[in-house]
Amino acid sequence: MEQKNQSPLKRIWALAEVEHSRLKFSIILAVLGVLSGFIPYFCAGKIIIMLLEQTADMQSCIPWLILALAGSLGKVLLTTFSTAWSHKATFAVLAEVRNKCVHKLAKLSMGTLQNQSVGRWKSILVDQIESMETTLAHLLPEMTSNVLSPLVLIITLFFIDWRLALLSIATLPIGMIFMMTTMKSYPVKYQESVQIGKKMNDSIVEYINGIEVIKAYNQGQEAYKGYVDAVDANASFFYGWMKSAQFGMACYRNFSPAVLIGVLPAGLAFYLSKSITSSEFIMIMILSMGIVGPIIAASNFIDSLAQTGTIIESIETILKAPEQHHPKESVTLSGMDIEMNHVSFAYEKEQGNILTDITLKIRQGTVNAFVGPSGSGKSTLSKLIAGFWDIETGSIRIGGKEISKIPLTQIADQIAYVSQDNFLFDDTIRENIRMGKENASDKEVEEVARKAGCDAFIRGLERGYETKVGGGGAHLSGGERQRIAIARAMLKDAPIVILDEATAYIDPENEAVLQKAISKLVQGKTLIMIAHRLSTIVSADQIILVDQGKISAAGTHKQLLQESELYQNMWNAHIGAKDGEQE
Ligand SMILES: Nc1ncnc2c1ncn2[C@@H]1O[C@H](COP(=O)(O)OP(=O)(O)OP(=O)(O)O)[C@@H](O)[C@H]1O
Repeated sequence: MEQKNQSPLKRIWALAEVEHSRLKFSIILAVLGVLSGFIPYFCAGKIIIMLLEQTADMQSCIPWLILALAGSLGKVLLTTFSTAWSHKATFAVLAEVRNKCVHKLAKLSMGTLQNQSVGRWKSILVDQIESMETTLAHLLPEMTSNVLSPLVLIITLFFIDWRLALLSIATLPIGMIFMMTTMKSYPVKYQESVQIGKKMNDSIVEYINGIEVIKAYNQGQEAYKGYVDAVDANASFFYGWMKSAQFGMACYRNFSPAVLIGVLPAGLAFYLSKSITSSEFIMIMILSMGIVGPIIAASNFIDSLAQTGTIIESIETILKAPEQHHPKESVTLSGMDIEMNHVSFAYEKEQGNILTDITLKIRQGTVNAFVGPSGSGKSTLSKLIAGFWDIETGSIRIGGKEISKIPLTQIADQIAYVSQDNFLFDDTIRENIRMGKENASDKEVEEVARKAGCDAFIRGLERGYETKVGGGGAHLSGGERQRIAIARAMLKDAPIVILDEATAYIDPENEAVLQKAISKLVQGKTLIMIAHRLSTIVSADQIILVDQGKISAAGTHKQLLQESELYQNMWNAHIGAKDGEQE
């Protein structure tokens, strides 16, 4: 709450913590730059006064001309250096923010990650952070200097004549009233614009991700319309917003700089009544004209300031998102037995429990299968064992230790998780397999690929193991991707193997190869498999039947056939389907 009320400027300053000294230096240079820019005004005033007093000749004017030139040059140089320093600091800050966010993502539970669309993550981590570059680099030095420098001028004017000094800033509050009235709705409007932008972003990501389905179902026009609507909504929102802000901003831009409205007649009156000298009158007129320019320049940043504040809010939601709390130091596990006691779990509280009061034991070195109707919670169960989410009710133990007390890296080392949509990175096949064991030699990679039944098809490819897999593994068939994922898991050689529908994409021809690979993968290991094809799990040591988030029965195939009606029905349906396949 306290964070939310913090001013955007404070938030930006806090975010840029690593580069405070460089930024401070850049601000000092910028202030000196703006002050230096006032020198030519001052010199011009001096020369005009000398001309009027008829004391000006070339010799007496030359020092003022040189000073004016030095002032202009100084402004250019100081501003250039200030901008260079602030850019250097900005790039370091943005790199730091990106690194922090990416590190943080790895510590978030899968739930937090999956609750936002890919488009939203990309928008924050790439586009929004990038869009802060110009603001951060220019805002801090330029805004500060453009606020501080007029202050110096106003103080100088007060020393010359306080009445004219006051008049010189009299139009500012009028302009400010117009600006503040217009800006009142800014935070709400900006939030709306972010939401509309997010919709546009999401719709294009969804359109591209779903392009296969769109083409297959000839939904091109319908899906494209969704994107076009989002683009149109975005355009008309911005048009409406700008239209409603035009009048106020135009008044602000015209009223604020109209310094001479007050200074000229009043200054003339004071001069004629001999209350100020001609040189004071001229100097006040010239200096007062230098006040408003920087203030207007500073106020132009208010827009970017509010925008950056909102972006920082998005970044903070990532950086402050709840992490999975696990210790960092490895712990000693006694064996690899897995125990769940009275575990209940909900992805979202409002959604209700997906798993209720689960108690089960999986012994080290045994083959276990989770079976049950679609949506009953089998994958959720296996993901909890793999530590993808933290639980709030019940306990899960591996080797006698509560998994919340085991470092996430240690859990990851103990478990090889193969799901039906194993992600392959846009790298070579060799490197995709090597991910299972960082320091594996090429020979080991090829050996494991042979065992997983993919060596032959890899060698058949033009570039063999050096073939680049398209993003997400798109250039390979589902079955090929699956076998590469199995090879990767075999190389990892973890004591617990979870196969979540790992044979889903396999055609009958390759199923035997894959089953052989799997039996090699799991030799001497604790295996948990989720399989819809019950014939693949009949010999399991333990079959756990999950129904509507509860364990409905557990035992061997034989036991379940005798004890569970649901299992009997599933088995009969499976046998029937198999017969159908064979006919
Ligand atoms: N990330 C998630 N956020 C919210 N709900 C989810 C999430 N993942 C799964 N669910 C829901 O949890 C329930 C159980 O899903 P789960 O994938 O565990 O079932 P399953 O038995 O493995 O299903 P299937 O056999 O069809 O793969 C379903 O209702 C599903 O919609």
